[in-house]
Amino acid sequence: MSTLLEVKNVTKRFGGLVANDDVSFSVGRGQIVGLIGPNGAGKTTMFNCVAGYFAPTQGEILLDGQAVHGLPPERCAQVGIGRTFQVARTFTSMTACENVMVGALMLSRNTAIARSKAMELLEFVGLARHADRAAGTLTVSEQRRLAVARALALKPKLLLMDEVMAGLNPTEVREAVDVVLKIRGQGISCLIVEHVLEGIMPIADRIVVLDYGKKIADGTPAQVSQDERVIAAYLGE
Ligand SMILES: Nc1ncnc2c1ncn2[C@@H]1O[C@H](COP(=O)(O)OP(=O)(O)OP(=O)(O)O)[C@@H](O)[C@H]1O
Repeated sequence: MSTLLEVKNVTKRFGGLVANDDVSFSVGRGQIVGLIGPNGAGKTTMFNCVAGYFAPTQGEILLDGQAVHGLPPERCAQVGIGRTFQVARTFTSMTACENVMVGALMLSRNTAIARSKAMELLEFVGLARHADRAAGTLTVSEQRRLAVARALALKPKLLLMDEVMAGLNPTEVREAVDVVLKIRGQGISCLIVEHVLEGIMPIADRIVVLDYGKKIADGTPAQVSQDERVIAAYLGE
């Protein structure tokens, strides 16, 4: 399996605070990798570095062997890094379909093509029947899936998903898990920040654990869940 994303010795400082401390890990093509760790561990900061919202203070980030660190978010999106946000940034008064069209229009200026692509993606995430509803009237779970559809409209090679399962009931977590598996089924790699461990552990190929900015474990879900440092980090939370 070839490497798609490579994070090499990334450090991100905010003044004196080291949010990511010499972190290295990789995401293989078609892999689901979970990025977990207690609150404040540096997960969102790492996402922001990979997606171009922050330039790392030190270190390198490569996609398909090409350096992407320091590129602005729109360039990262163009080279194949898609993302969803922790707080879904839905355009609430626009319909679900129009929200996804916003993504699709970045690739095609033709509204008919963008609409048909948006409908295809709404079907993919199980929201086709809500296409004409104002996005703000959808449930939290549906809005998260809408955000995923919007990110997919940009045809990412790698999709970064920030807490798509938080606050969902068990049925909704299963629906979110199914969408992640379908995304991988399309050959798209997924890097997922998640506190809902029962959602991510069964489907991740690998889990990377951060604590106080440092990587403390990296392995299969079975390996990391038995790792003493991981257990201590979570018990200490
Ligand atoms: N823009 C910023 N400016 C200053 N400090 C920041 C900034 N963003 C994050 N931090 C700090 O960096 C550290 C890591 O935060 P980050 O949000 O990456 O953690 P996290 O693992 O995503 O946490 P959570 O699970 O609570 O979302 C925290 O101490 C946080 O206060």
